[in-house]
Amino acid sequence: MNSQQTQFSSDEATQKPATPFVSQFDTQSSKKDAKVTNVKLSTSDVHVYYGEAEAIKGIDLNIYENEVIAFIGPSGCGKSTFLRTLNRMNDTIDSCRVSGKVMLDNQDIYDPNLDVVLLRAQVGMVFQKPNPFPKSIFDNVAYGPKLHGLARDKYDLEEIVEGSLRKAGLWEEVKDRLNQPGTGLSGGQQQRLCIARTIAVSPEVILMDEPCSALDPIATAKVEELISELSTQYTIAIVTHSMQQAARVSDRTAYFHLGDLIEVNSTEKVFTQPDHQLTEAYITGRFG
Ligand SMILES: Nc1ncnc2c1ncn2[C@@H]1O[C@H](COP(=O)(O)OP(=O)(O)OP(=O)(O)O)[C@@H](O)[C@H]1O
Repeated sequence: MNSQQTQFSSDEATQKPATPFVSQFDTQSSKKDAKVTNVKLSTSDVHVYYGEAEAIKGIDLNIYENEVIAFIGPSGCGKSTFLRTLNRMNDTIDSCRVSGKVMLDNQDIYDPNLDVVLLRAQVGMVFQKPNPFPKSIFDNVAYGPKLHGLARDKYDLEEIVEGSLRKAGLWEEVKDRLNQPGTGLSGGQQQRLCIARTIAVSPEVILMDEPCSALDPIATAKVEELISELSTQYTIAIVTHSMQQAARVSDRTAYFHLGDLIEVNSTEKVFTQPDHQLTEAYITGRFG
């Protein structure tokens, strides 16, 4: 952390009394204490640059198997940029350069010999805006398994599609119209279709970049419920602007500020007794 941030936080800290986040809504909604299991993804000294500008300033973070970790922080602090380092989505941006190490289990994901298409199946991504392919509901989900040769035959493919739609909580709503376009579904259904598409290639990790920001409260509740169900099987990292959402769905929360990772702790601790005054200023609404 640089001196400018310290200055900012101490100035801010004197301006208003803290409103404990805990009083704003029920902390019982905080999902559970952090599960400490195997490390699934690990970043060491990760820096990200867009041209000359440093957006991520050396982040070390372990993400554990089957946890849901939420990334929160003010706009522009680097949450999405950091999330995208976890499956090399930043490779698609010409001006972007990543240094440091990101390990998925024992595999260095920035190894030049690594198959990036396979990596993005292992570490899938769900975006802010639902982005189904202009194909049928069935083909949206079948696309990845076909590409990766995951189905032995037509029946196997049908099973994968049905299983993925069931896991995404969408099967009952679409089973009678699998041949209709995915783009014809409601926004919430489209997002669950995109989650089904991600699940269909058997990922180990699912990255979610503000997956509910384009959804209404009912569709949001469905996706949040889904995240909790999926966390029994997958490791999930989610960027969210909603602290309530982070509290509802995540085991741990990481607070970012100006490209630094300021604090990562159990979600309950971050929202009730944060270690750092910058985190406290954010969760009590003094800035962000
Ligand atoms: N494609 C890009 N080219 C240049 N700069 C970028 C690009 N994407 C992000 N940035 C810059 O990197 C910094 C971090 O942006 P990022 O989108 O990761 O933050 P964020 O915390 O996810 O923000 P938000 O909450 O607003 O989505 C910002 O200064 C942003 O302007």
